[in-house]
Amino acid sequence: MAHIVFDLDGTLINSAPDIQGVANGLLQEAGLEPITLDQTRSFIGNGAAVFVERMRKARDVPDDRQAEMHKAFVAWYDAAVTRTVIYPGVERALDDLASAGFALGICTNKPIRPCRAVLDHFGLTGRFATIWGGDSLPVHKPDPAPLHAAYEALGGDAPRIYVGDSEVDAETAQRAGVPFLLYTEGYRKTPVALIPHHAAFSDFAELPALVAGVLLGAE
Ligand SMILES: O=C(O)COP(=O)(O)O
Ligand SMILES: [Mg+2]
Repeated sequence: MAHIVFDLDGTLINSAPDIQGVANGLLQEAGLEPITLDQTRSFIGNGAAVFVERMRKARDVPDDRQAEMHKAFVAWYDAAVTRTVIYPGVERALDDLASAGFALGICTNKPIRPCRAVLDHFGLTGRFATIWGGDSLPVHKPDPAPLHAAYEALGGDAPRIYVGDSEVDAETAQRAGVPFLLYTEGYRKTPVALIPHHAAFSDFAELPALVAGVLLGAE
């Protein structure tokens, strides 16, 4: 049976409204204008430090505020679960894959504490045998190390699949040498055709068949 690892933000959950809330709380404290939801979506994907950097640049906040703003951002981030939603069909797809015997994991650039907080909030934690956040290792995606670590934690010598929504995820999968399934409704900035992927999907109901397709191709 294969090991399937998922990205989190923009793949299983639409967390941008909560992340926007954290960002705008910080900006408000600093007396600055808020950022839009579109800006928020475009800043997600490379981890919290890069998010804060992009947010600062959008509001001309000098570089010497990075450490302090990053710290405050991460401190507020744990509680940012109230406006987040699970994408339609995710739970059903996870159930189907689990009952078909697949081992499931998470590899996200979201820091591990808010990652676990939001999975707990939705009662999803138990569905994943291993969970890797953006600060679980000294490096994060697109470095393939956390993705490799996730598969190793799932154990055994099984086919591997990564499911994500972004350019960063595609690069991570490519560097890890694993087939990539692209969820098209998340936070990508590039047309689907320009993101390397094995297959793309816009509805989680399609996922079990796509997984089966990857495995047939791998035989
Ligand atoms: O950039 C982040 O913080 C999280 O993004 P990811 O879950 O899509 O990796
Ligand atoms: Mg993502």
